[in-house]
Order: sequence, then structure tokens, then C-alpha cells
Amino acid sequence: MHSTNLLLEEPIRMASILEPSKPSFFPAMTKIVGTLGPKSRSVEVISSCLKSGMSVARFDFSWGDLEFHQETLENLKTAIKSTKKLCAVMLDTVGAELQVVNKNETTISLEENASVVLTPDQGQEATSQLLPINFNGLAKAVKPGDTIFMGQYLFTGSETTSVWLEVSELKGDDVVCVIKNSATLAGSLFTLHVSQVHIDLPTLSDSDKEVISKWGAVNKIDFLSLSYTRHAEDVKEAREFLSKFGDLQQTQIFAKIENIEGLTHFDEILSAADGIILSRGNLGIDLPPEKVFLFQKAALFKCNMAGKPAVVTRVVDSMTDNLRPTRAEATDVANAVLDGSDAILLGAETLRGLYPVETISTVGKICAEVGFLSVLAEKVFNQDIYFKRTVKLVGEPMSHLESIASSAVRAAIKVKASIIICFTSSGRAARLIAKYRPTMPVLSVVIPRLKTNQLRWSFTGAFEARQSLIVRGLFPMLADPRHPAEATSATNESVLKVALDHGKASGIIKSHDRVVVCQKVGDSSVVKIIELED
Ligand SMILES: Nc1ncnc2c1ncn2[C@@H]1O[C@H](COP(=O)(O)OP(=O)(O)OP(=O)(O)O)[C@@H](O)[C@H]1O
Ligand SMILES: CC(=O)C(=O)O
Ligand SMILES: [K+]
Ligand SMILES: [Mg+2]
Repeated sequence: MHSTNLLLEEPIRMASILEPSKPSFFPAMTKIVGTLGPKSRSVEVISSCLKSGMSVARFDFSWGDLEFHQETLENLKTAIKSTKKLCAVMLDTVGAELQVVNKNETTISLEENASVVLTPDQGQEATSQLLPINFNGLAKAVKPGDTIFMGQYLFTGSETTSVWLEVSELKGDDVVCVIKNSATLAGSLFTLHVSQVHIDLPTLSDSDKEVISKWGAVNKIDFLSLSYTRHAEDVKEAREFLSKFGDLQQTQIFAKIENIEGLTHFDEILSAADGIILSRGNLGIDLPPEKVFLFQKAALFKCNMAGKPAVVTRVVDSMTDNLRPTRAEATDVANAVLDGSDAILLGAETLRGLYPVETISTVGKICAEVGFLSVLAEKVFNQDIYFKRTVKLVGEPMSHLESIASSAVRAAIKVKASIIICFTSSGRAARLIAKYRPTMPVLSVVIPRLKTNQLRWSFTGAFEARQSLIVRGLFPMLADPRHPAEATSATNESVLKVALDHGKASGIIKSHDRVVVCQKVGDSSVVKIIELED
């Protein structure tokens, strides 16, 4: 187990725990993805979410129609304009999700030890004895003794609105189950998770394709969250599909690892995807509970070493109905950050929870405390060990760019720089710097490039800038496209001045601070250290 980054550099003085954290323009190095829904779709609430530190908005198409999500997105755009906080957009697919469709929204009461039948006959109405599902292959996939979980959309697993079923008998296409706990299910949609069973549904369903072509293309989504990714092939197919829609060639694919099939193919999925979502909601019930932390540590380590962003889900379920997280949840957030996650994804808490804004700010505060801006910073995260291990694993000879990126981080730590400024067009250099987990923020200055598709000219840069909003420690700034993209010393100087002014205005850089700059001069990449004057 690669857990040496958990080692404390030195013991923490107990009294230092009580020192207040320094407020900062940069909320935390760890990013927060918030799922927007009924409880988080007004301009007012979304604005508060942005101010509390949400930098990626997730639109989950397991739920709601195109118009509903479009209205929410328009509100998000208004909120971004008025708060001047950047936010990327993530479309989350339905994929191979099993669902009970409860058209009439009747409340379903299930009694412990009673039986309930799951049927593919969708013409039937949902009752306490019979539940129609969206898949006709279930009876062929399961056997008596298998476990099925079912609950209100985004069920937490511990509430009385989710239920655990055991398959007792197969009757034609129907599956008869014994109910293991009493529960009351309300609402129009219940999701099912069949433990450790292959569900023969496509990873990108027809309705996902329609949503991508209609909603995704129009809105130029930054991220596709690919639910139930089970093989690298799933990622490749999704990428091929996205490539049909002009701008979506630039959309990054985040593969969701939600079951043991995805876990088994983790390495190949990681190399095909742009990032990984550790979907603990589903995976947490597919795996025995005692194995979940092992997966988390191993998967995050692999993502970190590949330099690809990793997102952890389901951290503060209890905040769906409560203002405070449990002790276990609060500690879990911190450990997810220490294990190496780039971002925390909030689901039910922001979508249908009572306290979306408070949840984001609570999680943000925990991240900031573990993160590198807090008083305890270096004491909790052993950057030195992390850095050395990463360099060793990359091996020699290193690529030029990786050598430059790691040197920039090393230099920044040695001179105690307050920030690293990285010039980039593709975003590659900035991501490589983030891979070495600098203890200070990285301002990723994205320099637009002119491009053409033979019909019209446009600038690159907007996708690259927004896509850094999910990477730990990266804060984007889009340079003025009137600056020529060639790295002449005159343009370098003028763009750098704008970046420094931005850093000063946001309070992260002060007089006499040292700043490390990574840029190209002519054909060569350079790392320079500058010391600011008054
Ligand atoms: N417009 C720019 N001005 C100055 N330096 C730049 C510029 N763009 C990238 N760099 C620097 O060039 C190096 C390569 O970084 P990166 O791969 O992100 O750049 P790129 O321009 O997107 O890629 P490439 O030049 O390889 O196509 C890094 O040192 C980066 O800081
Ligand atoms: C987010 C999600 O799909 C999960 O945690 O399973
Ligand atoms: K989904
Ligand atoms: Mg899931």
C-alpha cells in the first residue's frame, strides 16, 4: 500500500489546531463539484454555491428533462456573471443504471420478510408487491441469493428510504425477492444496484446519446461523466461519439468507477480517460465495506501518478437533511484529500438536500484545513516524500516538459514562493505541475491559439481554462487572445504582468513575494524565479 504521503512531517502542536485558518481568495486547493437540481437551481442559491467554492456544476441526466436542466444552466450562467466566479459544466450520463419507474409517484411501503417482484413489464403500475424496471434481462443475470439494493434516487444506504433485497426465485422474466428491511419509497424514480452482477446494458445508452447531441453539444460541455464505465472500450466509444459534435472533441471524459467490473479494468480505463470519478455511491455497495478504503487509496495513487484528476463522491450524505456532517464524514473528507483526490463531488446533498450552500462551505473548509494554504499545511501533507516518490516512479530519462514541471515545483518550495504561474495553451504543462502537488496555488495562464475548421476561425483556450477547475491547486486565467500565441519576450512580459496583477488583486501575491514562472522563451521552456518589489 502506497500510503507514505500520509506520514506527518513533524508532530502537530495541539494548540496549533485551534489557530484560525487564514482566509484566502482561493477557497481551497481541492475542488468541489456540486450536482444541481431542485434544491439548487435558482440564481440565488447557485450564486451562493459558487461563492462557497463550487467550481464544477454537475447535471445528472438520470433525473430531469432537457428543459429542466437547460433552465438550471441558464441560471448558472447568470450566477457566474454576477459573482465573477468561474464554473465548469459536467454532464452525467444514465448508462447501465437500473431504475424502477413510478409514474404515478405512489408511495411504496415495503415490509421486512415480505416478497416483492421485479418485472420488466413497464406497462404495470408500481405497488408494494410489484415493481416495473427498465431492463428485461434481470432474471437471466441474477440467481437466488444475490443481493439487490434499491432506493430513492441517490439513496444513502442508511436511510429508511432504501431497501436491501435478496433474490429468492426466478419466474420467467420476473425476479422474486425477499425484503430484508422495512422501507418507504417516495418519488418518481428509484434506482437499483445489483451487487457484483454484469448488467447487459450499454454504457452510453440511446437516451444518453440524445442528451449529448441535444444538450451537450449546444452547451459545449467541459466534462462528460461516464456512468458505469466498465472497460476502456466504453471510454473510446464515448470519445468517438463526442467527436461527431465539433466542439465536443475538446470535452474531457471522466470515467465513473461504480462496480467491480470497472475496478478490475481500472488501469486500462485510467489510460483511456481524462480523469476518474470514484463513484463510492455504487461501488460502496458493490464492494464489501472493509474493502472500500483499499480501493480508494490504490485508485487515487494511480490517478496521481498518471497526472490525471480524480474525484471522490458521497462524502457527507447525512448533510442531505442536517446542518452538520457526522464525525466519520468530516474525517472522511479530510482523508479523501490526504489520499490524493483532486475534487469532492456532492450529489444528494446539493441536488435535493436542505442545505446545499452550507454543505459546500463545510466541505470546502475541511479541504482547506487539510490543504496547503492552512496553518497546518506542511505538517499534514508530506510533500517531500510525495515529490521524491513521484520522481522515482516516473524514472529517467524524463520528458523535457515533465522535468521542467517538476523543477518548477521544487524551486517554488525551496524559495517559498507564494504562487507558481504557468503559461500553457493545451493545459498540459499546468496539469504536469499539479501532478507534483505544489504546496502553493498554480495560476494556469491559458494562452489562446487561433484555429480553423476551414469554415471559420476561432480561439482555443476556453475549454482548457475551465477544465483546470477540477484539478487540485490549479486556478485558471484566460489571456487576452489579442496577444500573439508565439512566445516572444515582449508578449511573455505583458501577459506575466496581467497575471501578477490578477494575483495581487486577489490577495494571493504581496510585495516582496517570490513567484515561480514556467514559460517558453523562443523554443525553450524555462523556469524562472522572480522577486516582487513594492
Ligand atoms: N504562449 C505561451 N507563451 C509562453 N510560454 C508558453 C506558452 N504556451 C506554453 N508555454 C510553455 O511551453 C511549455 C509547454 O507547455 P504546454 O505543453 O502546456 O504548451 P502548449 O503550447 O500547449 O504545447 P505545445 O507547445 O507542446 O504544443 C511550458 O513550459 C509552458 O509553460
Ligand atoms: C455519483 C455516483 O454516481 C456514485 O457515487 O455512485
Ligand atoms: K447518472
Ligand atoms: Mg453511481
